[in-house]
Amino acid sequence: MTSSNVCLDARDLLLGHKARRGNAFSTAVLDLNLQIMDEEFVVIVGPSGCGKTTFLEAVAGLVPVAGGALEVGGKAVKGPGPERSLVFQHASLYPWRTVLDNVLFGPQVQGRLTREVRARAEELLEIVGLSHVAGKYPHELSGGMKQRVNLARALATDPTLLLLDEPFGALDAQTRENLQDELLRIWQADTVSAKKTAMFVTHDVNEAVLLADRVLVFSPSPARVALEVKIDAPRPRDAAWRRSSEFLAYGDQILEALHHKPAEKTETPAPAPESAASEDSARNHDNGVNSDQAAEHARAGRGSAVQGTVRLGTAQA
Ligand SMILES: Nc1ncnc2c1ncn2[C@@H]1O[C@H](COP(=O)(O)OP(=O)(O)OP(=O)(O)O)[C@@H](O)[C@H]1O
Repeated sequence: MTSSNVCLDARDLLLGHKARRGNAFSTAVLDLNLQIMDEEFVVIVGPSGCGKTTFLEAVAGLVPVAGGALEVGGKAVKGPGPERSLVFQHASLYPWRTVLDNVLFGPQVQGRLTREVRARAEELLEIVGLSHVAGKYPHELSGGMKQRVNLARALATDPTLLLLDEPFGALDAQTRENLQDELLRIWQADTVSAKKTAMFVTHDVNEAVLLADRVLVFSPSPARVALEVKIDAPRPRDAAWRRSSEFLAYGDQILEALHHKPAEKTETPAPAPESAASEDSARNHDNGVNSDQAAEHARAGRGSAVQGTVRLGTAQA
């Protein structure tokens, strides 16, 4: 059951990337209109390059709003903030920090390293099944374990909105399924904080149907909502449901909507950012919990307009 407050509101949203030189602006998201309610689990699917990550990064405050409006909790997004946490496909943990210290990094840079925060970090490690490796270093962990730490770290700052960009895309099927279950457990009954709103990007239609209250199918670039599918199934969604004809029918509906031809990309002069985070403010932002995530994001190979780095390819499911 979701509450009726709007968590995220995008109205006629325009997002894109400025060329490193010159004034060219390449549109990634155009006239996007969508709302996400508090405590809702929304999954976004769409063709490669349609603008899903750009949208998530804008919500995280890492890509400036070039037009329209983008609000979280009724406030315009102007940069990273502690109420939003972003989890990337590749966990990029600090190799010189232990697992527990990685989880504590966000609160530490925020200057909130209290006894309660430490207790919460330890509890989060327990929730993701990693208490026994709290003192180990990232190189001693498997890929799935690293991504669990990543998830715990994103939750350590107690965000209200959890942004997940193909977080399980690089994992094997079994680990992926385990983490899907864990994520749902955390989202449904997080014992250490209130229920969260989640926005999850994936290329895996089955994953989308399994996790979502609502699946948004984005059109080819520039992204808009081409189809919205409400997944009307009770939780927890057990193995039997995953094999049901209803589950398969949802998947077919989404796949059908995905079979669109890509539209041509537009290149226009850069519009003046409206209420958006300026590049400098986002780059220099050091109060928000997730400024460290921005740096890690760049390290992990995913550049944003804010970071001004070149984007590397991402593995597709
Ligand atoms: N830092 C950047 N600079 C310039 N253009 C970029 C940058 N990042 C992304 N783009 C472009 O913006 C468009 C949308 O990319 P985005 O990564 O948001 O798509 P996506 O839907 O997440 O793709 P995928 O599913 O392949 O991860 C693409 O045309 C991409 O080439």
